[in-house]
Amino acid sequence: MAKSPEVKLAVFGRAGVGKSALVVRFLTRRFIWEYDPTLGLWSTVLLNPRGSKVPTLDPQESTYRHQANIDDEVVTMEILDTAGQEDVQQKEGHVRWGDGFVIVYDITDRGSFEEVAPLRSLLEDVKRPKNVPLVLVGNKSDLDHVRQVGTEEGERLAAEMACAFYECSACANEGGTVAEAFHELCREVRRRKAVQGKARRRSSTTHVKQAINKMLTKISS
Ligand SMILES: Nc1nc2c(ncn2[C@@H]2O[C@H](COP(=O)(O)OP(=O)(O)OP(=O)(O)O)[C@@H](O)[C@H]2O)c(=O)[nH]1
Repeated sequence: MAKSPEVKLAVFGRAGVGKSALVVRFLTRRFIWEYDPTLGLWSTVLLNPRGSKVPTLDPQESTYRHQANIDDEVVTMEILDTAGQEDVQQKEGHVRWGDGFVIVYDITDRGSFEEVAPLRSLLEDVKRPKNVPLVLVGNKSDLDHVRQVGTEEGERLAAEMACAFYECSACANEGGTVAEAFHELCREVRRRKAVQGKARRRSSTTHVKQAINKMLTKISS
């Protein structure tokens, strides 16, 4: 099986939307509180051999290293679970760090949905080239009775942002949707890297051709 380079994924969204719960669900297949909360997130991940924690400087944020088999390829991911209340400078640093982004909102919190578009703008402002790989996740779908954001609204916003959309629950995780969202983001990052690699190769071939043409013109004149 081919081994691929590391993919860096950052999870963004308003405080309380369930970013940590989604990351823990993805890494451990368990809900964040299915373990002794006094032991904390660290222990959940450390107790599980599929996810290991890389310490970060800010105690509010966490980075995890994880390997998964995606489309018959071993992909190593570094996942940054950002703190929901970062300032702009911290956010920009995380945007520069990441290759791909999960933007999360809570379907029971319209305010969190309204924060998605500004987050997307930040990605587009900071990242070069634009068209940043990202997925949109509407979390807490188990709380349908207190829903404030319709599924079609999420779908529409994702279409505007040209990205995949998942409505899911870190709590229930029906159909493995949480893992599917992370895996799709990895695929998207790899697709974009492949396209950029080709474009770079094409442009260097063009430069070589131009140099040869210049030389030939000089020689023949
Ligand atoms: N019902 C339900 N509750 C959830 C779900 N995901 C997270 N929660 C709860 O929502 C609260 C916030 O979850 P966190 O994972 O800490 O949210 P966060 O986005 O990481 O929050 P910050 O670290 O403050 O930015 C916790 O009480 C979770 O138990 C979900 O899918 N369904």
